[in-house]
Amino acid sequence: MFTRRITPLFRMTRGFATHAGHPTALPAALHLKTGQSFFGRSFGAPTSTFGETVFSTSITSYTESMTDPSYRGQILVFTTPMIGNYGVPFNKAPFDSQDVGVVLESQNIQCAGVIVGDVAEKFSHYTAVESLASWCQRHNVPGVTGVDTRAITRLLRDQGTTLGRVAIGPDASSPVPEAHEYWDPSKENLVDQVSTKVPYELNPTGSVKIAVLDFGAKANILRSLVQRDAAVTVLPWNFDFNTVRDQYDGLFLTNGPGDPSHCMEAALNLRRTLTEWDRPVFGICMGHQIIGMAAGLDAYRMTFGNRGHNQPVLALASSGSIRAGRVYVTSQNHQYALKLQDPFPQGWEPFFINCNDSSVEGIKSTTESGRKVWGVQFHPESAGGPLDTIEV
Ligand SMILES: NC(=O)CC[C@H](N)C(=O)O
Repeated sequence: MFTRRITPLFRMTRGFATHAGHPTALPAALHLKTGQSFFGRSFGAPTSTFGETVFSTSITSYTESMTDPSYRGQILVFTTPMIGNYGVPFNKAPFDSQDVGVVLESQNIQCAGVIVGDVAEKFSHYTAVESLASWCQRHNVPGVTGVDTRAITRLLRDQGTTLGRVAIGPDASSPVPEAHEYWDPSKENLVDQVSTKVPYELNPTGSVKIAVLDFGAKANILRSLVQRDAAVTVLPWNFDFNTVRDQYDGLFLTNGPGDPSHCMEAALNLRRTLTEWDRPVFGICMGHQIIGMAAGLDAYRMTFGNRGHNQPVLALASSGSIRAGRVYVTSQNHQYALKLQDPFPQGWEPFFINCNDSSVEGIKSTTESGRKVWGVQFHPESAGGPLDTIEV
C-alpha cells in the first residue's frame, strides 16, 4: 500500500540533476573584479568563463531569461533561492512561416553562466524534458550553486554590475584573475553577434507589413507581431531601412544585448527615417534606446540596471489602452537607460517612468508631430513576466 502510494509521485519527478547535489560535484567559485569571491559547487558545464555579473529578481522563467539574447555575455545571479525546479522544456517548435521555431526566447542559452542559491536536483513539469544542469551542460554553460546569492546581490546593488569570473574545478582554487584579465562584454558590439545576418520573413500574407530591425530579438516579440497578423520582415540591425521603407506600414526595433552606443549607425539611419517617413515606429528595450538616441537623447549606464518581472512603471501620458497616472508591473532586463532631460527634445515626451529609481521607461512622439512613435524600456510582450502591458 505504501509503495503504491508513493510510486506515482515518484514518477512525476522526471529526472535528476547530475552535478550539484552529487558527492562528486566539482568545486566552483564566482570571483568579482572588485576582489570578492564566493565559493560553492558546480552544475552544468565544467567550463570556466568570464562575464558581467548581474542579478535578476525574477521568481520564474529562468529558461526564458537564459535564452534572451539581451543576456549575452552576462553571469546571471538569480535572487530567487531555488532555481530549476520545473526543469527545461523541449526548445523546438515547427519552423514555419508563422513561427521562429523555438519555445523559449532563442535556440541557445545566451548568458555566460548562472549563479543560484540552490539548484533543484529534481524537476517536475509536464513540458520538462531535462534538468537545468543537463541543459547547461549541453550548451557548455557553467552554473554555480550553494552560494549566498543574497550577499552577492547586495554587493552588486551597492557597487553596481561587476565583471566576474566563474571558475570551475581546479580553476576554483587557482589564484583569482588579475584585474586586467576580466573580459568586459560592454566593450564589444554584442548586437552584431546575435542579430540575423540575412533578412527573413514570417507570416508573409499578414494584413499589415512590419519591418523589424533585429538587435537580438526575443522570439516572443516576433511571435507577438505574427499573432496580431503582421507580415514580418526581420532585417539585420544595421540594415538601412530607408532603402525599403516605402514597402512597409510600420517599423519595429527589438531588444538586444550590450551598450547601445555600439549601434549609433542604426540610430542615425532611424533619425533619417523619423524625419522623412510618417508611419508608426515602435521599439522595445534596446529598440527604445535607439529611438531615444535618434530623437537626440543620451543613453547612460545604470549602476545595476533593472532585471526582473516586478518593475513598476508609472504612465505619464495616455495613449492606446495606457492611462496616465496608472502603474503597470513590467518585465525588464536592461543596464542602460535614456537620460531624463529637461526640456525633452522637441516633438517628444516621456511616456513612462520607473517608480523605484525614476529612470525613463518609455518615450513617445507628441501627437502634434502627427506620427506615432513609441519606445518602451520594459518588455510589454512579457515571456516571462506580468501581462499588464500586453494589448491584445
Ligand atoms: N533587453 C534589452 O534590450 C537591453 C538593452 C541594453 N542592452 C541594456 O542593457 O540596456
